[in-house]
Amino acid sequence: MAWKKLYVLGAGSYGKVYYAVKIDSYGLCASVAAVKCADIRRSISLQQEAQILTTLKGCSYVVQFFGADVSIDNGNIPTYNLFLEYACGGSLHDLIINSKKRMIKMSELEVGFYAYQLLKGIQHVHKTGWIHCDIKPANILVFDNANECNMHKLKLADFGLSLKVGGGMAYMTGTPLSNRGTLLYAPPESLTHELVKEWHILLELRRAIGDYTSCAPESLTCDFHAKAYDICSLGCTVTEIMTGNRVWIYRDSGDL
Ligand SMILES: Nc1ncnc2c1ncn2[C@@H]1O[C@H](COP(=O)(O)OP(=O)(O)OP(=O)(O)O)[C@@H](O)[C@H]1O
Repeated sequence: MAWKKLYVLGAGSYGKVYYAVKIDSYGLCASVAAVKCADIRRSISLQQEAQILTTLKGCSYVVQFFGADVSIDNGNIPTYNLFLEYACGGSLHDLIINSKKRMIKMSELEVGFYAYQLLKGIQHVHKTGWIHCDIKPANILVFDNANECNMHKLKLADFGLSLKVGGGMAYMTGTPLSNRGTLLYAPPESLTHELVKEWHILLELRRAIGDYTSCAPESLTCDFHAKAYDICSLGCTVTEIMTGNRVWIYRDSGDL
């Protein structure tokens, strides 16, 4: 049974995302998926994402990965396809925008339920040895199993910018504006590296009270910073769920 791409769900910097179905020998739809597609020559980031998703399998707070293949699409173009479970509720960004349009404020219970699911997902990603590096509402998928309180199931998605824990974050080099993810959800220190000094003090304190005494301070600093990166983005995301507004407002460099 082959996958059949039916229509475009959206687009990313690498290519397009399609809604796809698998039709069985009786002509019935056997499964559905979202397929991220890229010209094979520009598919490195998708191939890396596939490798990361393979290691993250089995967590119900991370989008499930069905596999990858190469097909010949539109006039003989070799295309890399990455198959994911389909999120019929779209992204958390859509959910926030729709709630705002209908002037529905999410209850504390709802916000807490969403924050819990995101934390469980992040915990799994960190335990598996990765830092997501681009947590934001547009990269969180919404599933349709709204419960009796009208709350949805959320899953982390889009691991195209993820890094290995301890691999060292770009901003640890001390270069301003060297962060990886979306600026509006990035920790301020990834832009200015000013706060790095204060994190060092915190780490020194933890070392002094006996934590991590056998680790080299540098390795500890990298690890601590890297995981903190996702937690800061989570804070911005949860605040946006609560208020309907982004924590930071974008102004182009001319205004700054
Ligand atoms: N598993 C999925 N189920 C349903 N829709 C999806 C799924 N994955 C992605 N989409 C939709 O496809 C669109 C593009 O998704 P994707 O995450 O690849 O792009 P992006 O994050 O906007 O781009 P980039 O990765 O280049 O920053 C989004 O609007 C998203 O809602």
